[in-house]
Amino acid sequence: MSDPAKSASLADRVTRPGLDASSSSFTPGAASTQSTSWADEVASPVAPKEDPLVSTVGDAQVDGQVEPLGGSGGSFIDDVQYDVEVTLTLEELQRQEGNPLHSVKSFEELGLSPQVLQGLFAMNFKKPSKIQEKSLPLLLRSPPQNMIAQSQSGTGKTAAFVITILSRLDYSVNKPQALCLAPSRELARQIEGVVKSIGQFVEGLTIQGAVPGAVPRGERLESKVVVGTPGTVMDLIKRRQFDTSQMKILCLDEADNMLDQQGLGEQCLRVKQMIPSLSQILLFSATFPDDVLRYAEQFCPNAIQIKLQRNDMNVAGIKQMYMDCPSDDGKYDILARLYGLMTIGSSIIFVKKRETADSIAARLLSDGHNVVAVHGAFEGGERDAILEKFRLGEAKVLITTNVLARGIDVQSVSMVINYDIPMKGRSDSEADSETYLHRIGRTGRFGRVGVSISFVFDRKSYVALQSISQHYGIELIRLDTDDWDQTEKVVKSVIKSSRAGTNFKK
Ligand SMILES: Nc1ncnc2c1ncn2[C@@H]1O[C@H](COP(=O)(O)OP(=O)(O)OP(=O)(O)O)[C@@H](O)[C@H]1O
Repeated sequence: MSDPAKSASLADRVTRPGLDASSSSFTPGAASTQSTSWADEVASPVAPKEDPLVSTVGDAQVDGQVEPLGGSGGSFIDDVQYDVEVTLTLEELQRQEGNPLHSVKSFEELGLSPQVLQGLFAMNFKKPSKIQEKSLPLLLRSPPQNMIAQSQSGTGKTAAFVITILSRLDYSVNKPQALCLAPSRELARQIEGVVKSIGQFVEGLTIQGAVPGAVPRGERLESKVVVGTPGTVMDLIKRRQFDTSQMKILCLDEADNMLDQQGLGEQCLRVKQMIPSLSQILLFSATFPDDVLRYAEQFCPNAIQIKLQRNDMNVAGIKQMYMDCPSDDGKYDILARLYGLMTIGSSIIFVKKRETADSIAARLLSDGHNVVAVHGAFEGGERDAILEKFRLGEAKVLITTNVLARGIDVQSVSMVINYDIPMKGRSDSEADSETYLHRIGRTGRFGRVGVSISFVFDRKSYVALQSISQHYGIELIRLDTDDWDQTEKVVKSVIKSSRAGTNFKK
């Protein structure tokens, strides 16, 4: 147990006479003379929600104080002890009702072609996840219907839309019939890979990527499936390199992000307008904030909707923690200490600015860590090569910006660090809850366990994290920067379990 005198949390530090929740004048480290914390003033106690998955990564025994953070269920927990016993297999997880991976049906019962089934089994997919089981019968129905589908990160949305695409192609027609759009080149490339894997036994399947630099000028796209980023696809259609006359199906992955961003949203709309023959539009994401959903409903009219409640968006296999750092600059020392302390497997560090990514990468490298950085300033081919190095485990730490916050699937990632809390709005005035969920979702994929650690250092970052935890009803565990023994124990216990069993055997 940590020494309470040494480990005054930021919640305590912001509780000083004269400082209310709306005050902007916070001085880190200033002495506190008031015993109730700012958190106490705004909160009413909320019992942690029971979740069957939580117990799969060990029972968090709270023998200290719980700091409740408001009425919607989010809370910070101090002084946690972990007894990790990981026993559940994927099979067992999939049997648990209420689990996002639960299904009662088999892939065979979903009416898929023998070639697609063969592809799924070759990938070692034994049973569908909930989103796959729920969406596929509706997606494959005749006549085709539009769909807006939401499911937690890492639950297999990609396979759901890829199977639909493969099931709808006319293999005698050698022209593009399906287009899948993603917000980053890396995600588009990854989806292209999933189409190739699931479709590996499908005769006549052709697929092409349409990301910057992939299609030489003048070359026509002949492949049946095209996966790309909106700007490049728009240019290819305009330049008549992309014949859309036989197109049937358009899918937007990370749809809320695509439709929300000004530039991307317009490009997606233009692309859709340039393809008049569409019979099915699919929008998939782990998040659909209400305002974007309204726009999505216009983009994808009369769609069947599969939606999650806010409190169900959280992935229970991800243990979410935070560290209270002494200052913005002081975050680096905490980071270096974390990495010095333990071998973590693969991990991703998210920062706000490209410069921060570069400078942290340089410092960690010079401290002897095996890291790479990637962000929008890198040229396309270089980005592909760096991510590949990380996927292969040749680099263990990836430092990046929000450009890779969504969709990227690297199963060995056992830890995500929010070096900067994600914020939105021009002046960073509001916490970006959706981006938080996508970032931490780079770990804990398809029933695996992982850790996320968010760094806070001042009132603004603390309040932002607090609002995220309330938004989704998340319990955040505080790691004490003055008690590294305990911190090491807690983080290691979860990470060890993610390595030992990846909590299931495939
Ligand atoms: N039925 C299945 N059985 C076993 N593994 C699966 C199954 N479906 C998908 N997976 C695996 O689960 C992982 C996550 O899948 P995917 O990337 O599609 O998640 P997602 O829901 O799109 O997540 P995100 O919201 O982060 O984009 C992938 O490694 C994929 O191969």
